[in-house]
Amino acid sequence: MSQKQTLSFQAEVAQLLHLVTHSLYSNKEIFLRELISNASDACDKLRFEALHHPELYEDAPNLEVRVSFDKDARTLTIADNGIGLSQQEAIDNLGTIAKSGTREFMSRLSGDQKADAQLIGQFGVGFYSGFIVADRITVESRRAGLKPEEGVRWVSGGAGDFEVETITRPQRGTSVTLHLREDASDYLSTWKIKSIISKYSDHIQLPILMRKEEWKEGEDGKPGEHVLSDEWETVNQATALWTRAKKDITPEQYQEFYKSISHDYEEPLAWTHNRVEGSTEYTQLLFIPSHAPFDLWNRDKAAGVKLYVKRVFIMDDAEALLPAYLRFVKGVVDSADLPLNVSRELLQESRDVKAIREGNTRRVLAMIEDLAKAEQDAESADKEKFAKFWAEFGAVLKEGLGEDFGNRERIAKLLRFASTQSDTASVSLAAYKARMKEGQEAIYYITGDTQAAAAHSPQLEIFRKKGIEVLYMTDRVDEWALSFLTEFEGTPLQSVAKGQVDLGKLQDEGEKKAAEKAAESFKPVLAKLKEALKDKAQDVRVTTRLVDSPACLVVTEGGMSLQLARLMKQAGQKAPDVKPVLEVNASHPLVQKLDGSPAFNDLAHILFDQALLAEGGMPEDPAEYVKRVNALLA
Ligand SMILES: Nc1ncnc2c1ncn2[C@@H]1O[C@H](COP(=O)(O)OP(=O)(O)OP(=O)(O)O)[C@@H](O)[C@H]1O
Repeated sequence: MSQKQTLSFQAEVAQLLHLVTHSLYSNKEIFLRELISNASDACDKLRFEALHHPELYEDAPNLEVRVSFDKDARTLTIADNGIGLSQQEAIDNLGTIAKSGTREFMSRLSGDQKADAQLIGQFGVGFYSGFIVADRITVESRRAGLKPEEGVRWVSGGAGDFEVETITRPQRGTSVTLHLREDASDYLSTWKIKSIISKYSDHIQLPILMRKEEWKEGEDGKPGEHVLSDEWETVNQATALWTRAKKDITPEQYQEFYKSISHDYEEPLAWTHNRVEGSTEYTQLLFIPSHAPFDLWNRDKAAGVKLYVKRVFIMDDAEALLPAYLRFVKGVVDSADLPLNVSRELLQESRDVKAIREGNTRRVLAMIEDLAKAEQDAESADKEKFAKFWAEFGAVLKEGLGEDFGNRERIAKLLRFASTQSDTASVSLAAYKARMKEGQEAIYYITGDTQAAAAHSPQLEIFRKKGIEVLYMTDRVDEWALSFLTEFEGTPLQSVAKGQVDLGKLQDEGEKKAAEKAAESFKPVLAKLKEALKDKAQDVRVTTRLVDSPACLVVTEGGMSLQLARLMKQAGQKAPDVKPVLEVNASHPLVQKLDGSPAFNDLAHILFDQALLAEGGMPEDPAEYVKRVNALLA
């Protein structure tokens, strides 16, 4: 195809572009970081493909990025000699957004420019950020390995469509030319561009070149001025940041490096940078972001660690380098031992990779532990960070209880929950233990869909009355994760909605005796209740756990909770039919009314269905339930 073709952007791109041009005004200059980072990625890709196809280097083996401008034409050009784009790749990559979570991201946009600008910052707009400063962008490219006649020109004004045509382009790689808007004249200055590059792109491994400026004396009485010469000079440090000594790197440089590899606009919460020596040698530079990505819950999502081997980029998203429960971590691992042609499959089996993965896991957990320590230190500047971390990533970290047995104890120490004594998720298991009542033998918890639902559970009544703290487990993953944590430092964890309540030493003799007596005299009613509810309840028994409520539902020890069964059904999974146990409060007036009541059967069913409602469930036949209540009210 040699003719010009006009194509439409994918709907999401058009929407994004509208936003970019309308909301991202406060931090215009980031466009340069994004475009240089794309250029650097393109060079990394070429270097990688050339491992097997050295001919792709053609006659230009030195990979580099050149930034230049033309004051008269008002253009700024970022050119690389990386992998380049074929025509089809230009259409696909510069016309659509392939990122996972795009649709969800779009649906979160509110129309409020400020809020949206922040969201869009988290999403990362990459190439499209060029439209912050340009009203037209021309991309010319040729993919390495294609003929010069197979180049492509892509042009767009950033509205609904773009044009593509075939061109002849002798040199491989991509040049992105920004036709600057009226208000973006600042970027037609060597000084300005240099200062942005040193701020954002100093750590890029590749040389970034600009034309040297020279002072030219004025002639005929005219003032002198800076003019561009034909000589190019490297304007960044051009050494990969992670290869430099820690002491030579400023916090700002780490932060900028993070932003450029993650495309995040916010600062990271923490980072760790180490050169590991010994039987497996590697450098790790890992970051914890300050907010969760949109697709955090997708366990198959791309991992955030890039793998390099002896400074050659090998692959993005090397999931073998960290366990899935740490999938929020971003960074770089540079191995000295792996072969350059390592594949994803090989990574899974490599012993070196296993050692790196364990080393990374240890370091990330240590970073989180440091944040937790800082939280206890009133003086620390990082005091607020752990709570932030926990709110964003706590639920994912919990997956580690089931996934990483070796580190289970370390993870358990990092857990935080809300409880009957704390509205915020700030209670650690150690803090809970430290304030356990004398004679208390277990760490009590209750699961629920929401904190409010858990807090209102009738099962909590006796614990409230006795002032015993109960932890709320309201994350979806809790029930599953907690099944791997049966005890914490010698104290068992016990659900208050499973099995019989046994408060052990916390219950006094008088209470025990009274309960036994009530159970005895209640026996005939219990038998009738069991019979009336035999299709719904596995058993009916008298309980001491209730104070104000007439009844509640529990499951047997080791059984699946009603909440988990409901969650599984909602998720379309097969869940066993859990038949709960109905526990009744023999001293409640409603329960006492049962004996001899002509409406015994209705009351029995109402008791059961109400207990189900109270713990977040739904009567099997809601209409029938309403009918029964109405009959009694009439
Ligand atoms: N200089 C370039 N050379 C070759 N391909 C490029 C270049 N710039 C962009 N691309 C292609 O266009 C795609 C889209 O770029 P864009 O910056 O929008 O997103 P991304 O880099 O994939 O995502 P993110 O910026 O969030 O990492 C890239 O994935 C790449 O395939």
